[in-house]
Amino acid sequence: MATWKVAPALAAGCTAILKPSELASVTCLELAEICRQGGLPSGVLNVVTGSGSVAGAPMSSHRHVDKIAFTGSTATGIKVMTAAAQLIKPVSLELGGKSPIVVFEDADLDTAAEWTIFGCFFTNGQICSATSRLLVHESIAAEFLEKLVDWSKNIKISDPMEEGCRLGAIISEGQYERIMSFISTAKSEGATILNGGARPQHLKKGFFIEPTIITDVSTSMSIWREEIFGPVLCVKTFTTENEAIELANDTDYGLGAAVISKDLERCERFTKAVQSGIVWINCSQPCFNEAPWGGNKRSGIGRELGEWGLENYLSIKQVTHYTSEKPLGWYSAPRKQ
Ligand SMILES: NC(=O)c1ccc[n+]([C@@H]2O[C@H](COP(=O)([O-])OP(=O)(O)OC[C@H]3O[C@@H](n4cnc5c(N)ncnc54)[C@H](O)[C@@H]3O)[C@@H](O)[C@H]2O)c1
Ligand SMILES: NCCCC=O
Repeated sequence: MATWKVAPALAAGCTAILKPSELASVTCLELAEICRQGGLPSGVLNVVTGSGSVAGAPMSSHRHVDKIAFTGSTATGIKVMTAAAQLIKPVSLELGGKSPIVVFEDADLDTAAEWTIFGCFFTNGQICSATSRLLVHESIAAEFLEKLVDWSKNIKISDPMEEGCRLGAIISEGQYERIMSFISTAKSEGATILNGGARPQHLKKGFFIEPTIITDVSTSMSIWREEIFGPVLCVKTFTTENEAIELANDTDYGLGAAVISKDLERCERFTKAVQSGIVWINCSQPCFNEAPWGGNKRSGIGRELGEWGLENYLSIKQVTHYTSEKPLGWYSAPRKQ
């Protein structure tokens, strides 16, 4: 995520201060070291580590920081934007999501199952665009959910250094507890834990959570409405295309959306109707440096990557150069003495 900001900022001729997450600072320090070894003059890229309130907040409110490009939760994005607004400082915000995947009745179920599983679990759900809501046509729901459970049970959960690992630990104890509390609230609200929902039995230590699939979900439940940022997929069925679109848009977020169907006209109708900045057709999550990335609604403001990412760091300047010999002639010239 840091390179999405640092590369265009430097290419646009800016100097930059990078404030990494306090939970994942080392890769950003390494990035700065690589830039130094590559000959970037000192002072052009600066890394300031620390907590959000101490190292992050002053950047939003500092007079000499001209622009903020922020990636993080919507709650923090609101704080950043509020502080920046006091100085009319431009912000681009890459915030949270609650992205749907819609599986229509004509889909190949194994292909759809793999993309759904990948969309939700490939980074443990710890990705802004995670496929965290599954909408499946009711005529295939039973068979599809059975397949999803089979695919989920086949995921190797282990130390990521182990060969074949496909699911590691959650980033922190706080986030582990938060995810578990979402799962237990869903249970108490009447949802069914179809798969997972607990620590894997073979892992006694570490913040590991099984790939979790939750059914019997209603649209008022927090598991449906809130970003969990963990390996948790919640499921609803639909009967018509319009209902699928309505449910897909039933969120304050608008980052990604995926549709799985052999009917490409239907996919196109969905693409136009869904209120998200990114749409995947017959896949979920592929991301290209050339293609614009960003969300609508509470998922953020602006786009990163490609030429759109560069524009975040450019300011258009209008220059008028008067080249005629003729005077302006709007006022009568005073008489010469
Ligand atoms: N839209 C995207 O492209 C995208 C990409 C990755 C992650 N995300 C979102 O990021 C969130 C997960 O990341 P997180 O847990 O690190 O988010 P977070 O909001 O907790 O923290 C993000 C960063 O903000 C800093 N911060 C905290 N308070 C601050 C303040 N008052 N002023 C300035 N900075 C402050 C933190 O130190 C951290 O570096 C999820 O919501 C996820 O969806 C979005
Ligand atoms: N693959 C890009 C994901 C960016 C957000 O977390």
